[in-house]
Amino acid sequence: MHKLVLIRHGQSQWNLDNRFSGWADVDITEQGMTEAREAGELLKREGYAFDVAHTSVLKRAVRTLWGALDAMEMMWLPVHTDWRLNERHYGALTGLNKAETAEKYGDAQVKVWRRSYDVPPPALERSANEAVHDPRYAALNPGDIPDTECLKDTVARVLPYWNEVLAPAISAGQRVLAVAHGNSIRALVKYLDGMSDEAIVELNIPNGVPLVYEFDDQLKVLRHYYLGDAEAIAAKAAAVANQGKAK
Ligand SMILES: O=C(O)[C@@H](CO)OP(=O)(O)O
Repeated sequence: MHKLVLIRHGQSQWNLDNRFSGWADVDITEQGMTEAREAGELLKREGYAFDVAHTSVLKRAVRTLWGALDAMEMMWLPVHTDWRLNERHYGALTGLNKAETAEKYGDAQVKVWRRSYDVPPPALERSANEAVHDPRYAALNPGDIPDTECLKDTVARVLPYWNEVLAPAISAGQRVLAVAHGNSIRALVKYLDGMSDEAIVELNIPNGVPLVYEFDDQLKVLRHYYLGDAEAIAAKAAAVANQGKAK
């Protein structure tokens, strides 16, 4: 039996401020670091160990990984960072307050932008897209740098990372930890669980909670579950869902 542990980064400053983050490189808060460390402590207590870690090129995920690894006494672990694990690009919504956006456009429209499978938020003008000049994306073909992304677009770049990097490592017996983002994790979960385009709309990933996948030798999902208090985790996920509602 093989396992993969996924963690969404701890609370970021823009999670706290209720702003759309996407590819903006926002740091985590003190609470976010506490969540990161608690995730690591929980994994350690439950007897988890890892051979390799993967994360995005955004500091809220990288720092969460550091906090979790520190708590596990595993800061020596090999770490791979890759843009394909980044949060979904939020286009022209990046930086806007989610509740204010819902007041302006309605809760239903904001839910479509946040959670629909194939409706992207309005795109950024290319000239306003800072990622184009960001050295961390220099190796990408400019056409691969998004100006906005729906979840389907996110799946289209997360899935190759699964197929080419994560799945072969897991099949080879490596114990993999991946720290990513609400929507890059939704993209992977949609694929792994074979969720419909309709069902994925209701899935919200809580910050800083280890999500364990168990696979058979063919990497068929046997089961998946969060570690920790189920009620507290459900409350955290519900709070994420409610971030997109007008006050
Ligand atoms: O702002 C974002 O980038 C994401 C995750 O924080 O938000 P949402 O939950 O609205 O998709």
